[in-house]
Amino acid sequence: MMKHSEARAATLVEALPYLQRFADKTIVIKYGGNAMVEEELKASFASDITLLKQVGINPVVIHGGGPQIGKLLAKIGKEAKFIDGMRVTDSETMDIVEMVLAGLVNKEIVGNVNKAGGKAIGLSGKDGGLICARKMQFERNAPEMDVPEIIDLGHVGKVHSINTEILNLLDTDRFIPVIAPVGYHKEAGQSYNINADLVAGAIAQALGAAKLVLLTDVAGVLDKDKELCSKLSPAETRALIADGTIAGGMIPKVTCCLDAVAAGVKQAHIIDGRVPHALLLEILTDDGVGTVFSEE
Ligand SMILES: Nc1ncnc2c1ncn2[C@@H]1O[C@H](COP(=O)(O)OP(=O)(O)O)[C@@H](O)[C@H]1O
Ligand SMILES: CC(=O)N[C@@H](CCC(=O)OP(=O)(O)O)C(=O)O
Repeated sequence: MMKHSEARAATLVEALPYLQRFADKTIVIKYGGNAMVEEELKASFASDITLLKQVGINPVVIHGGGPQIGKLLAKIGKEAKFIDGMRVTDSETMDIVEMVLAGLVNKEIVGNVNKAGGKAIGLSGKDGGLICARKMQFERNAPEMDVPEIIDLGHVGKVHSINTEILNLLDTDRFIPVIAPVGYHKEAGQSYNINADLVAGAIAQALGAAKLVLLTDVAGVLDKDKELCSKLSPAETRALIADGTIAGGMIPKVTCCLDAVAAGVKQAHIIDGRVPHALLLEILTDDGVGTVFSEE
């Protein structure tokens, strides 16, 4: 039997090929609002990010905050409404979204990473012109309908372009960007609420990231029998969406993984953010957790 000390050393040695593979590479990490609940998990996420940066990998964090927005909306007596995982966002809701995402949630994560010894910088899509957004024309393909239904979601945006200048600058000085998914249309002077998964996918593509990891509150993509799909091709994924197995907030997640892989991001994963140090297990060990998306 392997001694405890030998097993610990083996874990470190196991990390070596991964450290070599990802040295100087960018890994884009989406930290879902549902995965940021327990204090212990928040601290474990912050130390994972700090460790990755320390060993020469370049983590870029995009966070959500759906449940946290929901709490503030409930406090002011406003009902939250979602269509296929997208929040219907009127002007008042947009103000709350920006307050919660670019304020409370962003600064909490920045604080946690800095406490762990990292150098985090909080940004919204407005800072440094990072996320240029346009209003989303949302089409819903309900199974019972022949033609897609066009739905007005209010101030919900899509990514028009990503300006990576600020991210490259921060990396030069070993800062860790922590990004809130609020986009801006400069000419129209309008902020947009963008689903954080879609922002993560767009940033991964713009940076030519080696990996995209989405942390959420389930084991990964589950099939009809609630079993984990450890690997999915584009065709398998589309079939699961079409038959309703993949629904709600899981739709933008799988869509952005498929888009990222098609655009050249080598690996895209959806993993369980409720597992302590899920990120390190995924990136630096043989124990891949969750669902990985293949090109074909
Ligand atoms: N096939 C599926 N497999 C796993 N989760 C699914 C599936 N279809 C829908 N979901 C839902 O998607 C949720 C994750 O999306 P969401 O709540 O938006 O998370 P996050 O806050 O991490 O972005 C899961 O908690 C689950 O309820
Ligand atoms: C358009 C849209 O739905 N935006 C999301 C943005 C936050 C988010 O994506 O948060 P999670 O990752 O925690 O779900 C929202 O308003 O909830």
